[in-house]
This record gives sequence, structure tokens and C-alpha cells, in this order.
Amino acid sequence: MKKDAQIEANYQVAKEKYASVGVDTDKALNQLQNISLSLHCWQTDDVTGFENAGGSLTGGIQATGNYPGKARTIAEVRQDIEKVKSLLGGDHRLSLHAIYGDFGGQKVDRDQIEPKHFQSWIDWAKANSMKLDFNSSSFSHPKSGDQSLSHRDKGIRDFWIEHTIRSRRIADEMGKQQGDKACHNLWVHDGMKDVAVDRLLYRQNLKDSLDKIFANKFENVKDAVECKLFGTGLESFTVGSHEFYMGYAVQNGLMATLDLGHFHPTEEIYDKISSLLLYTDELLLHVSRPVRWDSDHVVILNESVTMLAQEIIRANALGRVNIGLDYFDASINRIGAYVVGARATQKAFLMAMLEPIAKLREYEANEQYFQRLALLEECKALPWADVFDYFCLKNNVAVGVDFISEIEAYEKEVTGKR
Ligand SMILES: C[C@H](O)[C@H](O)[C@@H](O)C(=O)CO
Ligand SMILES: [Mn+2]
Repeated sequence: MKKDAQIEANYQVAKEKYASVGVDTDKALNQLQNISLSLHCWQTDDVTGFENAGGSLTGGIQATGNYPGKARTIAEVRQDIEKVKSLLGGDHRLSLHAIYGDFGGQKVDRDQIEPKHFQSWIDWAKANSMKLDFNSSSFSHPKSGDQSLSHRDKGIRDFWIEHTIRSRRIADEMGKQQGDKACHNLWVHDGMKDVAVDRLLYRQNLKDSLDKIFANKFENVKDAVECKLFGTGLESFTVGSHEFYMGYAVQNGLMATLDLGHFHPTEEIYDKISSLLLYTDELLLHVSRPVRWDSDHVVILNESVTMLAQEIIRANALGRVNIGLDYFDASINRIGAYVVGARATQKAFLMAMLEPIAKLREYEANEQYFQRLALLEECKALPWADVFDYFCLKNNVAVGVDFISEIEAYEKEVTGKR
């Protein structure tokens, strides 16, 4: 049998198997088609950007490894993203950091960035049927130090307030031109390496800076604030903790950003979804993979991601969750890393959408807990991978392991020559 015909035949068998437990695979495929991941531009170049290409990455984050082929120019970042896009079914967004502006070789400081520095991105995104999201960048700058928006020095705080207001304005312009609100994510690394005694002061400063930043509403922006447990070199105190930002988001009608790597090592973010969504309209996710710390390993189909997707689908919250990716691995082929993580996220959502949720709910309501557990276990072995292959086939993107050779060819022709 020809390969495509085999995929179709496998899908028909899978469809029947799922139908026997009350699941409509065609419906799940339609839902998956409409999930837009926000691809993070920084996987292409190890969070370097175009403001200070020779500078080091600061702010408690690290991209480890030195695999050849890192993107060095805007053209190369775009070329890589176009390649990634060609290997993913569905329509996806791109999340840009403020350091990725098209500065035309000029030195433009962070408190000077303007929408015009991102116009070529807006045009490129439009030409590639992508929508944009945006992030202010507090790291890798002489004024970053250990604190930015919470610094004791008002001059430093004002610099970062100006940067963040400008970043929101850029997101607004993106949202306006693409006819769809852009998510703006605010994460700052602020903290201390050793015991802090005046935690309240720094948190008051951060709150005051946020009040100034969010004093204006931008019509085309969905604002999010991202907490963190700690950064490297800032292990003892993080000003923007989960409680801090959760309180701020709820009080001010913003989104909280949940990054899988920003919590205690055994803490899972899936269980935060149904609590947070009782108090905020929407959420932003940073799908990542922590290994012992916020190491930003490539996302794989692990329990944290499958449980997160399940919780979102079970809570009927797909329309209230913005799904961003956030990992950067410089030790393996970067495009391969990008695609593995994005596909793993799509697979997790598909698996969640293929759950026989009505039956599981019925068991739970009847206190039939053995039956609930048994069906959950059986679901793991249902042929979801055949449904995913069919999704790729229908989208005309590489099926199964075929994307490996496509990425090898891209390495040979493009990234390997950089
Ligand atoms: C580039 C960063 O990873 C990103 O802005 C932020 O979301 C983060 O997760 C920092 O740890
Ligand atoms: Mn993040």
C-alpha cells in the first residue's frame, strides 16, 4: 500500500476505535487545526537578538551548547522560522522579544524602541500569514544588573518603565495591523543572589512600576505578567514571585503567564489552570521543560505537558489560553529542537481532545474510581499517533519521522553553511 493510503487506512481504524469509546476524531482534528502556538523567535539564536549581538546573555537565563548554524541576522531568523512553519500543521503565531528589532545597524537603546523598528517584522508576518506577540526584554543590558523595575534607583526604574511602555505600544501596533490582539508578556529577572532583608521594598517598587506601565490601556494588546521561582545567580530572592504576579494579575484584570520551568521542581502548572481561570479571563502559557532548574530544555511529550493540555481541554478553556513556547537549546540542531517541541505540544493537545471525557466524568460522578483510573490508563494506548499522522498528512507537512530528514537537508543546505 502507498504510504499516504496507509496513513488514511490507519486513521480509519483509529477513528473506529475512538468511536467505540465515544470520541469523535474528526472533531478533535478540527480543534487541533485551530490551535495556534506562539513560536518563540529566540530558539533560533540562543536569545541573542539584534541589539548587541556580541554581548552575553544575562538575567539568570542561559542557553547552553554551541551547535553550529545559529541564526545571525534577521533574514536568517526569518528563514529558520519559515522552515519550522513548513513542518507544522495549522497556523501559528510568532512571539518576538524587544531585542529582535530591525534597528538597521543603529544603536537604539531600550528606552528608544518604536513600532517602526518592528514594521519589517509586521510586514514579513503578514506575508507569511502569521500573527505576532511581543515581550519586553529586561536582560542582557548594562542597566539590567540584578534588578530592573524594582531597583532602588528611581532612574533605573524609570528607564525600564519607559522600555516596557514602549514595548506595549509596539504590541498595540502589531495587534492593530494584524487585526488580532497581540499578547504582551512582561517578565523581569529582578532578584538577589543572597538573603534579602527588605523584600517588601522591592515588591513595592515593582508594584509601583507596574502601576505606571499599565496606567494606559492599549486596545490591541492582551497583557500578561510572568512570575519565576529563581534565576541563576539570583537564587535567594525573586521579586516577581507567583503570589506577587497572581495578585497583581487578578487585581488588575491582566493575564498571568505560567511557564512550566518557573515553579518548584515538583510543582505542576496543570493544577493552576482551573483556579486561575476563576479569577482572570485568559492565561498565557510558556510551554517549556525544566530539568532540575529552569533549564529550558526542548519540550517533549512528558506528563507535565500532557496533563497541562488535558486540564485545559477538560476545563473547556482552549479559547481562554494563549499557548506560547519557551525553550532554547543550543546543544542540538536548533530547527530540530524547535519542531520537536512544537509537535510535542500539538500531540499533547490532540491526546487531550481524544479523551472520552463524558464517560470519565460519569465514572467520577458515580464514585466509580477504579473504572475512571482504568479508562484513563487504556486511553494511553489508543492510537492517537495515527490520528496525528493523518493531521500532518492533511496539512501536507512531514508525517512521523520524515521531518528528521527534512531538517537534515536544511542543515546541509542552510544552517550548516553559516
Ligand atoms: C527569554 C525568556 O525565557 C523569557 O522571556 C521568559 O519568559 C522566561 O521564561 C525567563 O526565564
Ligand atoms: Mn517564560
